[in-house]
Amino acid sequence: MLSSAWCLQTRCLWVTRALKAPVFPTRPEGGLGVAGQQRKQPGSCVNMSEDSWAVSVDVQEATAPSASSAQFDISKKTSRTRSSLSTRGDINGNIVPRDVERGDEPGPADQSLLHKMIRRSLVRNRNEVEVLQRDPNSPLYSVKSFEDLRLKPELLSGVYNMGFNRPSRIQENALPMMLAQPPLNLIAQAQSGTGKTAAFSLAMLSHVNPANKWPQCLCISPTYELALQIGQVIEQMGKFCPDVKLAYAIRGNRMERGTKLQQQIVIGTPGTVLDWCIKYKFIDPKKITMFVLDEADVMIATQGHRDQSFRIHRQLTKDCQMLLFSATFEDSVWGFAKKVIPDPNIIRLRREEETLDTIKQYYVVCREEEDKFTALCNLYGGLTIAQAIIFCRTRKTAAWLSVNMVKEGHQVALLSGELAVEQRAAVIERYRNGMEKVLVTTNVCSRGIDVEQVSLVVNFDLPVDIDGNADNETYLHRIGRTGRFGKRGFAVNMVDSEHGMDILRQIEIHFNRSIPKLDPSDTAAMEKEFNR
Ligand SMILES: Nc1ncnc2c1ncn2[C@@H]1O[C@H](COP(=O)(O)OP(=O)(O)OP(=O)(O)O)[C@@H](O)[C@H]1O
Repeated sequence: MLSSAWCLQTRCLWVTRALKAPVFPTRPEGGLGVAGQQRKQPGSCVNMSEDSWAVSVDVQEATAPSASSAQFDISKKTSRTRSSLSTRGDINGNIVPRDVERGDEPGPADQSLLHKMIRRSLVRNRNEVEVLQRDPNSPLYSVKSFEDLRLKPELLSGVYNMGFNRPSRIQENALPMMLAQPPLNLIAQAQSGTGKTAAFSLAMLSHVNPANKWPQCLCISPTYELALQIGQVIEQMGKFCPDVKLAYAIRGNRMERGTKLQQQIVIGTPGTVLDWCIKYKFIDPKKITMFVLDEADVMIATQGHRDQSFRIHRQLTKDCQMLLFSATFEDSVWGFAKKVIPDPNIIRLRREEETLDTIKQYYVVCREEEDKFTALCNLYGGLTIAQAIIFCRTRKTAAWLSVNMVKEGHQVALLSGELAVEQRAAVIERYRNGMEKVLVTTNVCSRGIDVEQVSLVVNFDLPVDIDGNADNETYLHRIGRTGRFGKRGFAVNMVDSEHGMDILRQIEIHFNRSIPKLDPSDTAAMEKEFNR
């Protein structure tokens, strides 16, 4: 597939993202200025549950920051992050910020992007797919091969060229629905990595009529980077479809006024897509026949995006096929999804629960950080550890610990939240390739990293929530980094206070497992314990 010249530009922009200030299209005062738009009076409230939600959106949006100012907020955040950087380099040669005391909770969009960047293959999931059809009498189609979908040969070549032999679990059911005639609306939920992006990319490529030189499929994604990731999948899959073209409606992609887009597929972020549909009229929303809303959970967690999505949706015709995807399905996502997708068919693939079955857990008692460090060295002295991940609460502790471990002769990678997502992906990749044996990190990677050789996870600091209680979910995700792929793993928790002991007890109760004490200075006992 021939992609637009913009593709090349965007790649450049992406690489230099952290260095360049983004370019924002300017917008006149007062938002988008849709005729008849109501203004909300200060203090009045908006009831989004009413049927007139579209009006409510207008009202709410009139008081909310405009799309451009919402984007501008992102730029402010970027520049704040940049201005908080000191010039000191960490052991990876990266810049360490002054704001090192903070814990690291990555934003959902960053987390999602990181997962996409570091993922190597489909996430295995043995759960059954649940299908809820709008018309329970219609037969339930599921396909076992891509041939069953009767795709155009050039598209089938694209799919096989990507190394896909057969549809993933979610694709088996979702693809026949997405390709059905007459079109069906779909809400699909499955954890990250189960093949949703590939599924709707295939649906869009199959849906368009290449002879029609106007946008027919519109896909919105929460961030610029995520939109580019989707674009890459479409470009790869559509490699043998030379007449299908793709445009990116993302910030900085400026077009001449009066331009009418000729590309059949448009991917973009909600603010720019809105501008392109309403303000600049580059896209005729009435001619869009497939609308894809990706990462709905991230979308609604991003300020302004939910309402922008509603506004885009309101421009589309009733016949437009609506598809919505989400990795999670809390009530808020569900409420949003039902408003965007009328009479949906629903497909869900529940996340496979992480298990502690293959992991031996211990705790060691230490008085202070120096003590914890000594205990860690003893662990290393007494055990053969393939690769380890050490979790710290703050960036400062993580940086301090990595420096000290390097002094002890370990090969250490440091991963914390001040790194740009691309840098984080690079650190993880090096570690995964065995170039470093120890990964010291904060919460930035408690979930999603699959490294086969991780035999030890250390909670240098136990995970706590904002109230100081045990954060059981994070504990599970952290120690779930070891004991994967059917191998045995070890988790060691460092307890440095009575409060720490209390947290450990809370974890034991929550998971209904006792965590025995370990004496890291007793090498013989430790070896015996680990080899049991
Ligand atoms: N049928 C398939 N066979 C083999 N690999 C596949 C198949 N479908 C997708 N993949 C691969 O699996 C990985 C995850 O797919 P994809 O990105 O589509 O998942 P996702 O559910 O959209 O994840 P996310 O929510 O993070 O975007 C990708 O590397 C993709 O190339």
